[in-house]
This record gives sequence, C-alpha cells and structure tokens, in this order.
Amino acid sequence: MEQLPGGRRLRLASSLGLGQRCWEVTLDDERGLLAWRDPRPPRRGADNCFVPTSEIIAVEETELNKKQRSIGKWQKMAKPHAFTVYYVKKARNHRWRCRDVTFWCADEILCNQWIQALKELLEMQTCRPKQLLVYINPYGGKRQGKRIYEQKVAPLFSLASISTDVVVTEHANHAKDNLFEVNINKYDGVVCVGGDGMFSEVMHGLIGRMQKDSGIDQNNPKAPLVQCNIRIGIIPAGSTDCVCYSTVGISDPVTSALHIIIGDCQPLDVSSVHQNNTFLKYAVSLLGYGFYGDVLKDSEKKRWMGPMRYDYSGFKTFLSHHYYEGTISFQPAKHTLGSPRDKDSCRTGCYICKESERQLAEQRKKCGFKHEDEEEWKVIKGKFLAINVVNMCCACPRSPKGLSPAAHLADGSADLILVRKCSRFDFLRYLVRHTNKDDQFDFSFVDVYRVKSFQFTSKLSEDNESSVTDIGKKHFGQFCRDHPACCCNIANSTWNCDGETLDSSAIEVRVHCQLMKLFARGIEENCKDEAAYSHSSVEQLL
Ligand SMILES: CCCCCCCCCCCCC/C=C/[C@@H](O)[C@H](COP(=O)(O)O)NC(=O)CCCCC
Ligand SMILES: Nc1ncnc2c1ncn2[C@@H]1O[C@H](COP(=O)(O)OP(=O)(O)O)[C@@H](O)[C@H]1O
Ligand SMILES: [Ca+2]
Repeated sequence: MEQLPGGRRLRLASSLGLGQRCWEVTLDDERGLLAWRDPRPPRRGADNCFVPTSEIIAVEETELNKKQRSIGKWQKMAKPHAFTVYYVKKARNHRWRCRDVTFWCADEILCNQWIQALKELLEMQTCRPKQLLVYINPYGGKRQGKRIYEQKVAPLFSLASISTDVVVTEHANHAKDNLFEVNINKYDGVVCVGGDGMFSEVMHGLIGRMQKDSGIDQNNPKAPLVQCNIRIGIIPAGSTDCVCYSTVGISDPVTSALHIIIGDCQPLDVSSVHQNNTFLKYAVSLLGYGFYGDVLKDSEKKRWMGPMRYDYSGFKTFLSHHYYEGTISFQPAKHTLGSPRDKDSCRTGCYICKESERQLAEQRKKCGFKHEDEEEWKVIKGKFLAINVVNMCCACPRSPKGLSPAAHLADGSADLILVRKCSRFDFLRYLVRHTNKDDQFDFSFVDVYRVKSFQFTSKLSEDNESSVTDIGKKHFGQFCRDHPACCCNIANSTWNCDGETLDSSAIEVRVHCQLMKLFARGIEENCKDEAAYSHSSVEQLL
C-alpha cells in the first residue's frame, strides 16, 4: 500500500513495461481507478490513461509471444512476466468496445501481485452477473440473432467468466413459457437476443412468474404488482430495437453485452393493459392505436421482408390515412416534476425519475393505492389518426429522439400522445419531425399529456355497450368542444403493444413505477472527452 502526499492510499504503484517503454501504473482503491502515465515530461498528445475499476472486464496472466519478446527491452530479459487488463472503452454515440492493455515486468512476484489485486477488485463488484439465462430468437430482425450471439457476445461473456444456459427458441412464446418452469433463482439475470417483441416475451415471462410466485392475481387491474429484481439484458437483433436504443443510446450487440458484464442496472416503468378485469399485456415502450397499430398489423404479413416490412407497411398505412373514433380517459401524473414538453431528456442517474419514485412512494404510504382511483380523470372524445402511450422516449435508429423525447424511463408515468384527424400533408409533417430536431408536439392537431393511468374505448365498442368501465361516461361533460364526436363508423384499429398486436377496442392501462430492471444505465450525456479515458489532466488523478 503506497501513501500519497495528500494522505490518499494507493493499493499498488509500480513502474511497469507497456509497449517498449516504462510507465507509472497505479491502482487507486479509494477512487476506483487503474491509471498509467508516461513519466517523461508531458508532451502534446501524451497518452496518459485511466480506467474506472468498475469498467474493467477481466484480467489475465499473459504469455508474451516470440515476436513481442524480440523487440525493445524484452530481449534483455530472461523471462518477462506480463498481464493483460480488458476494459470498456467508450467511443462516440454511446458505443462501447472491449480494449486491452498488456503490462510487463521482470519480477514474477510483482506481476502476480498486480493480477491478484485486480482480481480482488473484480470480485468486489457484486452487481456483476455470474450466471445468465440466454434466450435467442433465431428469426428476429435479419435472422442474425444466433450468429450475433455466438460471434460477438459469447466470447465476451466467457472472457468475463460468466456462465450461461442458452436456449434457442423454437416457436413464439417458447421463452415466456420456459420462464415459468426454470429454477429462476439460479440466475443473476436473463438475456434476450432479438427485438422488442422478443424482449416483451421475456418480460412477460419474468413479471408473470414473479406475480405467480407471490400469489398476485394479474387479472386484477388494481393489484399492486411485485417488483421484479432479476435484471433483463437485451442483445439487439430485431427490427426496431427501440427498448435497447432508448435505454442504452444505441442498438449495438457489443455495447449491450458490456453493460451486462459490468452489471449496470436501470429501473423501468411497465404499463399493464386490462380489459374487463382480464389481464391482456404489459408494455414498456409503445402502446399505439391507429397508425402504429395498423403498420404493425400489416407488417406481420410481410415478415419475410425483414425490418424493411415497416417501411413498406408504414408507407401503405400512411396512404390509407385511417382515423378512429373513441373516448380517452386519463389521470394526469401529478407526482412527477417533468412534462412532455421539457427540453431536457431522461439521462443516466435521472433526477426526475428518482424524485418521482420518491413522491409516488410517499403518496402511497399516506393515502394507499385505493385513493388513486378517486383522483381526477380527464376525458377526451374525438377522431384520431394515432393514439400513442409511451413509457419511454421510444428512440430507435429510424427516430433518434423518439416519439416523446422527454419521456422518462422510471418516473411512474407515461406520455399520452393524441394525433387528431388532420390532412395527409399535416400528418406527414408530423411524422417527418420524428426524424429531425423539430418539435413534433408543436401542431394544433397534436396533444400530449403525462399520465399515470389511461382508458380507451372505441366508438364502435361504445355503441355495442361493451366499454371497459363507465368512468368515461361519467365524465362526458368534460368533452373537448373543439373536437366534437362525429357519427362516422369505421372499423377498429389494433394496438401495437411493444411490437405485438393486441385486438381490443376497450382497454384500461396503468403505469407501474419501476416494476422491472434492465442491464443498462439509461442514455449517458454525450461527452467527447470521455471517449478514450485519455486525459492530459491525469496528473490530478495520480
Ligand atoms: C417520412 C418519414 C416518417 C418516419 C417516421 C418514423 C417514426 C418512427 C417511430 C418509431 C417508433 C418505434 C416505437 C417502437 C416500436 C416497436 O416496439 C415495434 C416492434 O419492434 P421490433 O420487435 O423490434 O420489430 N416496431 C414498430 O412498431 C415499427 C414502427 C415503424 C413505423 C414506421
Ligand atoms: N423461434 C421462433 N419462431 C417464431 N417466432 C418466434 C421465435 N422465437 C420468438 N418468436 C417471436 O417472434 C416475435 C418477433 O421477434 P423479435 O425478436 O422482436 O423480432 P422483430 O424485431 O423482427 O419483430 C416475437 O413476438 C417472439 O415471440
Ligand atoms: Ca416513464
């Protein structure tokens, strides 16, 4: 243990070989940093580096090969000893890569001391998974799931000494059904390789299993659900990969594998969808009626086209320009500080999410769950091209800022976006704004609300007197006068529930704050310097 002038203690500090030169290498327990510094006077572009120990993937003793030994100082040494540190390197656009650095020295004891110290620090990272259950959908996206897992992910898991049980699914719902049977306590996490549909399957399996084991009846829309503490990791290999993109900032299998390895944790809100006291689905990203429901329904017939099916069906649905009539009732989310029109987005360690969770827990402690139903309901009746309820921003490569850029991952609320009947040209303007920086809510025909529960009944369903509850009817006096109902009767749309179709014209939705957790950390603030962890000011850290 080395003592620094400020009283700070270093676990190890040695002069070690790196390439052809000697570097000052330090392991700082207190700050959790491994750093290496060129001891020569600082030059421009000098490569001084540090890696947080929480981002070290593995450490291994290394045999130097003949070529390495024949250059520089090696040749003078009888038997140099070396070790390699594998770590996360952050590149641009939230992309992470695994890099390695090999240090050498003449002293075997010193080399072993370093390996031992680094391994001890890795052992102390208790949030890291040791045993994972992996489900691969071989037919998701471009049908590359198996190859992506085997070539890009499995080698990283094995480097990080993570054991895996891998199931390649043979049919839809294979993963979900399997999760009700396996000895789940054996695992530190579940990984799904596929798209949003596959993620949804795994989530249903895990949440469902948790409620079953705790004796909670999922059919009761008011039941306080039991939080699911087993984290899910998503290796993106689907068509939209919106959940991965919105929680990591990129859909990239290697980046996601590294977030899993270092044991990141991101809580996530989940919405439950019911009809007449019957549980239908859970949703974490988009629950969309009208445009996105119709796109999904049409695209399912074109699965053979791969991800392109959405472009084809998107264009076709846009041309059809169907609108749907119905009644929406919702409870505004008063517990959260945020609003859908905020300029700031949800980022790693989000203050709004933390504060909203705290507020909600406090309210529930004071008044209980039952009180919530009695809170104010707003009712809107009209003709809509799209009704979207989103629990997260829903960013994806097609729309990098998403359907609701300021939505939060874990604030116990969802954003309700209502796109009223408008001209084709206006709807196109609205859609195009998802792909650029302009505000997609700045239109007279678009309204957005932050809600904690929501109900929808289509006009057709109302006419058939099969509405889900009578809350809407009780509040008909509050109908928006600018958009009175018309008597036009057209068919119902379908719900797009995280990429799964749901045929129900009367639903009841409730947001469950932080019901589950992902191996992710939310989108990090983009910082150019953090890209390499290579700082000229590394002096201050040493
Ligand atoms: C003129 C250009 C208009 C472009 C508009 C682009 C708007 C894109 C917003 C996409 C939001 C996506 C929300 C997520 C949905 C997914 O859950 C779902 C299933 O994903 P997966 O299982 O990975 O296939 N994807 C979709 O519903 C695709 C919607 C595409 C709409 C064009
Ligand atoms: N082996 C399989 N055969 C057919 N369908 C499957 C299989 N495994 C999973 N699925 C289903 O495929 C659907 C879509 O999967 P997903 O991975 O989301 O791909 P995509 O993003 O292309 O839609 C999911 O609803 C999932 O239930
Ligand atoms: Ca939310």
